Amino acid sequence: MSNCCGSSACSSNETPSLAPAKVSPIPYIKLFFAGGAALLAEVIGWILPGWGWISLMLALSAIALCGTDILKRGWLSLLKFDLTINALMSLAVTCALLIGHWAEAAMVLVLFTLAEWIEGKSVERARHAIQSVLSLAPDTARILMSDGHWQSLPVTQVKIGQRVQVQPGERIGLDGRIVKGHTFINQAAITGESLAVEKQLGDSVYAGTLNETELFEFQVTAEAANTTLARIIKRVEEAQADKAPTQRLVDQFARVYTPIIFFIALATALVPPIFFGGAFFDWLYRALVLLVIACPCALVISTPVTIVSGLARAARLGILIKGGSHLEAGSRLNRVAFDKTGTLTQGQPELRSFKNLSGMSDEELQQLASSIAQHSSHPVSKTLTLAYVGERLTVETLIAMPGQGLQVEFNKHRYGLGNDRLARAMGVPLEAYKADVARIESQGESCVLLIEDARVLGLFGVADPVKPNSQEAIRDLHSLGLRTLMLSGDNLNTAGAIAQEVGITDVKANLMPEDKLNVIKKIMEEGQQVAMVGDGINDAPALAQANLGLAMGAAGTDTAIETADIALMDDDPSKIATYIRLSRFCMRLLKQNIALAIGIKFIFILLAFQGQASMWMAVFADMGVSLLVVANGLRALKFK
Ligand SMILES: Nc1ncnc2c1ncn2[C@@H]1O[C@H](COP(=O)(O)OP(=O)(O)OP(=O)(O)O)[C@@H](O)[C@H]1O
Ligand SMILES: [Zn+2]
Repeated sequence: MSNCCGSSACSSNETPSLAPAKVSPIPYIKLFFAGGAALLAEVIGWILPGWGWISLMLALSAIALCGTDILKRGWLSLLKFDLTINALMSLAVTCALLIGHWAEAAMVLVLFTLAEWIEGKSVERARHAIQSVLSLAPDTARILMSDGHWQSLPVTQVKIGQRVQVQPGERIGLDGRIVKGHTFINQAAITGESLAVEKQLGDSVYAGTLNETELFEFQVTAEAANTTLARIIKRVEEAQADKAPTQRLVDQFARVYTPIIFFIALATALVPPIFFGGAFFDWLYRALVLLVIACPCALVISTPVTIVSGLARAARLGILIKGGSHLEAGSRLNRVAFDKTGTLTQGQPELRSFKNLSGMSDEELQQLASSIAQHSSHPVSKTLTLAYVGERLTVETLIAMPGQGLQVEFNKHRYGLGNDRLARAMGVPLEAYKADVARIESQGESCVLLIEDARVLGLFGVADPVKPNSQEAIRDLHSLGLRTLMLSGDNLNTAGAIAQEVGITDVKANLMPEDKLNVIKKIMEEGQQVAMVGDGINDAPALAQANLGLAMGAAGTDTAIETADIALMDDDPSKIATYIRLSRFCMRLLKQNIALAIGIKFIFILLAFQGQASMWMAVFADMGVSLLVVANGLRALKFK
């Protein structure tokens, strides 16, 4: 048993581990007969008072059927004075037997066992919600063999570089890049977005996604154990180990709660009879009821079920949360800072204008820019690389200057490709180009300078269109009561124009990566809870510094998955508001659960104290509350 009141959970008063652990099927038949025997024992006790021995026999057989395990474990713990739930239960049941409450003792054990099984099953269900994501990827794939025919092979045997064929309507078994054909793919398994995406030659496809329209072939880029889908599952499973602050609080509470109840029960049994002439058996019974109520399982089980359900739901929505604490963090945020390029904009700038200030031909100039740019993965560089289609030059000793651009040395010259800060760093007098730069920027374009030694060879105007969902994303965040701001390495003109387009009023531009970090730091020093949203390019320090780091493009880059607390599997910024609503929803469930668990227990403790609660009622209350909080926690799986 791995559930709450079983050995692994309440014995240490720790949150049950939700890592793989097998819960065997519920032994219905045993429980049914044991329950029947216990009930019959009670009935006989009522209507045939003289036949007490039959009652006793029935009760004992019920206990033998389902309670020996708990009694054994309980007494072993008691002897070590380890106040586990099993220990308290065993003590209560044994004492009840000794003072003649046979039927009740049996019933307590039967119900307790049943509750344990049901709880175990529920936790398993939440865990299963995560595992079921992985089962989306098929076990086999059709592979091109060396003799030219196609053969179905288990995906685990497929190597990187092999060629796979996918039929329309078929799920894709591995990650790869399309080498033949063109199709529409439903990527809901990875991104949560079920609108089919068009895929062409060279585009990436992911294991677990669904090929909707055409036959195509792809080349494998990751082995089965290392696909994007497999990495998501691994992350979410690891995330369970990281506890949300509320969860830790609950664990601490449970740790002191059980011993306290134990001593209250002890005092209840002893103090009134010894000092106030109370009836011993009467007070002993009340003490036993208290012991049964002492079970903190509802409280202990309620948090992990909610958190795991929330993590699983988020994964299904394409939001990869790397820990329970990051699920909780969203509910406390009041600021969200955005990087611009690749986050609010598409990250694929267009080359809009070009000015040749050198003596070379336009062709030569573009070739030079492309040859330098090809070594960087910065969106601006990518665009300039692709803007030239011919043969590129070989450049050596390249230095990347984050937030500025690139510097290279070759042919005995020093070249630079980047913004005005780079030009200044290279000692280029900018006075002569001021008008040109200003003209480009006034069109909402970022100006990239191609520099040779101390002069400018050319100016490139690039502009990056806004993502279709950016405006909606900002509006949603505002309606949730959060304040937004933009932190950009770009010039104020361009950054301001984009900010205005998406609805952000607070813009900080011309920032170096460490400036972004400092802005975040300052906001945090003001006592704000701030999230940084970025793509990992030139904003990694800020992502790491913020209360919460959210990365874009998780489906593409590993660095984003590594640095951030949360990764959005598609690059859709409107998922941020979804995440915050999910976080708030889960926290609301958690608070309801804690209030329910503690509130109902508290009422029963008072009733028991006044002698108005029976052991039956106590066990029913314990089981009832447990089921209630578990059902409530599982609602996170249904979040929309
Ligand atoms: N590798 C590069 N190649 C060409 N230009 C670059 C490169 N890196 C930086 N730059 C120039 O420096 C500017 C600032 O870069 P940085 O990456 O800090 O911000 P950004 O990409 O413009 O916007 P944001 O910070 O909002 O994402 C860019 O606009 C670009 O002009
Ligand atoms: Zn319990």
